[in-house]
Amino acid sequence: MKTALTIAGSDSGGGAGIQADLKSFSANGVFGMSVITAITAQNTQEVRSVQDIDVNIIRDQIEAVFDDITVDAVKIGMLSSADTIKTVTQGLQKYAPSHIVLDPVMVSKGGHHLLRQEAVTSLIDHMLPLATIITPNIPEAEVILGYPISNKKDMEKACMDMTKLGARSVLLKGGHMEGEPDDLYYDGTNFHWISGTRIETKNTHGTGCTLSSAIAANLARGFDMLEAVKRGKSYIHMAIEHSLDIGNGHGPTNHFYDLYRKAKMYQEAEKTWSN
Ligand SMILES: Nc1ncnc2c1ncn2[C@@H]1O[C@H](COP(=O)(O)OP(=O)(O)OP(=O)(O)O)[C@@H](O)[C@H]1O
Ligand SMILES: Cc1ncc(CO)c(N)n1
Repeated sequence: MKTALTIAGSDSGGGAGIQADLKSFSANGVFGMSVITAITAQNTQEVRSVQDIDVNIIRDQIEAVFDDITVDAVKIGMLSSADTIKTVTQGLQKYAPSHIVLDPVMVSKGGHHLLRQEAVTSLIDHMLPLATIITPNIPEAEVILGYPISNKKDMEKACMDMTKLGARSVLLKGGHMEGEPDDLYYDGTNFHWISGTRIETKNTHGTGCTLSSAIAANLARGFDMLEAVKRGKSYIHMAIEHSLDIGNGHGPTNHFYDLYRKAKMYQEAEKTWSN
């Protein structure tokens, strides 16, 4: 079985971070592993507190996994601090995994900073050049580039500028724009609009984590980047369409619906075989 590793923060509420990543890995058919960078006391409504994990333990987790297990793809989420970024960067340089999906997590839906503002430069200087793909939402891309992104033309320029900063490819998510949630994938040469249809729901906690992990899982399985992005997009659409009314705030995406749907299809197919 192919494997994927998430290097990210823990969300006690289970909807985002490491918890979403591992669920998305399983549903997308790979064996998931984790390096925890920070622990958040979080639910569907708010982030109450954060404790960064000691960088020695972060380094040890990375080494423990890579020294023993083949890692087919890595997904990176919450990195918290410049020290954490340095440690993770050193680990990735040492083991050089083939696929690194960088979700540049900065602020939670409730406005809590998950990356210290002074660490943004470290993320740009040290982490971006290692990314096979970076998957920012519009506000994150605006912070990285330092200018506003208001329309599709701006999105194209932003993608090109992020590759100039070193990312090999970019998926700029349009979920925060008005209208349909169309994402723009730029492979360094060509643009591909990955169109979406907006689902009216408040349950969008962990959508970015779910999508980036689905992309990492599909890269681990051997699909090329465009196919992995398309599969990721159809997975996140389904996971939002069937999102769960758990908690009183933004409920989580649904990682079980796809498995349930496949099981049902299998049962139907089995009936036709036995007839
Ligand atoms: N209401 C929606 N209906 C359909 N698709 C959506 C909706 N909201 C976001 N998406 C899609 O979900 C994916 C995740 O995008 P989004 O912009 O929400 O990530 P994010 O802001 O990084 O999430 P997070 O809050 O987890 O950090 C993108 O493909 C986006 O287009
Ligand atoms: C731990 C964690 N990672 C990422 C996000 C972004 O959704 C979050 N809310 N919490």
